[in-house]
Amino acid sequence: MNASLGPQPIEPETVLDLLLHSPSPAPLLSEVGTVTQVGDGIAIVAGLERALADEVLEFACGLSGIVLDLEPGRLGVVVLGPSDQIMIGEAVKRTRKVVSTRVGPGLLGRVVDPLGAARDGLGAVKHATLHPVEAEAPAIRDRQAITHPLATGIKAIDAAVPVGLGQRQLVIGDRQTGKTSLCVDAMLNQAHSDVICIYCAVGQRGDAVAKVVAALRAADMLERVIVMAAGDEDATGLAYIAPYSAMAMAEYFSGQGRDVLIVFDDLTHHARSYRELSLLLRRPPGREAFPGDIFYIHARLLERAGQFTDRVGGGSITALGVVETQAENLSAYIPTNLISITDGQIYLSPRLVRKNQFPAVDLGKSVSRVGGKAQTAAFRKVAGNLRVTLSQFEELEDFARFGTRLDDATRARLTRGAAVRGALRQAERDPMPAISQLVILTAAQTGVFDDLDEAAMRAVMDQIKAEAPVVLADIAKQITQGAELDDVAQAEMCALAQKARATAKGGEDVPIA
Ligand SMILES: Nc1ncnc2c1ncn2[C@@H]1O[C@H](COP(=O)(O)OP(=O)(O)OP(=O)(O)O)[C@@H](O)[C@H]1O
Repeated sequence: MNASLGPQPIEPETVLDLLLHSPSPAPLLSEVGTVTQVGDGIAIVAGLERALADEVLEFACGLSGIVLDLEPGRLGVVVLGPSDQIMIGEAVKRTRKVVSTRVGPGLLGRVVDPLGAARDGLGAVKHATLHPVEAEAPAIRDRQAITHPLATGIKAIDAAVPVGLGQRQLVIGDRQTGKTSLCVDAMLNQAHSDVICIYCAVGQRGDAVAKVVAALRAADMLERVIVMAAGDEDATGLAYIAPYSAMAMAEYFSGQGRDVLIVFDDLTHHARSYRELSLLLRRPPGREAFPGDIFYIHARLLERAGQFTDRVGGGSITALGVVETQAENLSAYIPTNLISITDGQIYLSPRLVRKNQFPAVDLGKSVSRVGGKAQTAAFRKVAGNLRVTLSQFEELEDFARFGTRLDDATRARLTRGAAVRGALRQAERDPMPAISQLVILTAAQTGVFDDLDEAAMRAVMDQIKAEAPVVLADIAKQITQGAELDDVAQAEMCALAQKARATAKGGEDVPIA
């Protein structure tokens, strides 16, 4: 009956169908453009009216680039390679693809570039498939609370600024404060866990990356690590995509239920490379000449980390982002942005470096917003007073520097504080099992180290590190299962520490009451 009443309304689905299946107007619009300007890692391309944002274009010389700016009649393209190979007037083709990298088990033990191509001279990467570097972060319902610790093997961190599996934590500090060393040590400690590590070097010198690779190889850890390098001599475009690409590699493993630790070394260089590209593309500069979307480039990266539910594989991605500050200025633009995106920061202080206190973790300025919930009960008990003891000590230490005469109680507090700070010292490439850390921290807080000099203390700590996992194997097992530290266990730990102290002093020492 309706048919006789004139034209019928068209269903919305039918309209979409018509649009999708109508003959393409492609013959009118070219799919090959030309380069009109090139230099400093950027190419300006004309004649590709239908190119999309983030699409990969292919230059006639074989290089590829990503469309970052879309303007009428003009595309701003970031070149993923040496842009001096591109000539003005050169043809550029659309690919209708977004930028992808290789992901898969074949990347483990390899040093690769952000596109997943080998950089270690060991031949092509096998057992890997292509995957887009950008991905949407998992939704809230696909995320779980952070409940398991990621042991870094570093006393100052595991005790006072604990990191949980799936946490996003910054390692922040001035130049040469030990940021890279701390992250490498955290990766080395994963030799005792099933966690897969990815080290993403952005804007680092080649020799610095080689040092990290050598440290991982020396500890027999390289087979469990992917090293991605976009060095200072590489194209800025590669440095820009490196963290997203490393994250895509991490997502492959987390999707299979694995725990992944990913280190971005460092995000300051990443922000600078994006600023360079944006300025060359003539985007309006904002604060510190960074473009307006600088917050978004890091937020969209770091929100891809987390602890995920079984629906999306059940794995986790823990992100350690390194940030370099200048003159201890934590309130500069990039550090504050990143601090507000992440779940806490480990602040490395040049003041402590000058005192030769390594790792130079400043507990007063470091915080872990979610790691505490993942910390084991034993650590929580031992580490409870650590921050307070240290902050009181530092206050008194400044005061005592004026040569003030001190009463006995104050002097005792200074001695104890110095012992606790000494106990937090740890050499590079020397991560420690949890039980050894707990014995050392308990010993320091009960006065076992009070009258020892630095060398003696190091000898005692070395002995505890070696003996505790063997002698206190049962307690170590209970601790990993989340048991509380009872008085008996604590007494056994102190006894071991006192024995180590006596050995270090040649067996003549009187045990501490
Ligand atoms: N635990 C440690 N014990 C002794 N020395 C250390 C320790 N950690 C780091 N160092 C030393 O501190 C120096 C700086 O370390 P590292 O390169 O890790 O710092 P960084 O902050 O990453 O430097 P950059 O700012 O150049 O990236 C190195 O010489 C390193 O050997």
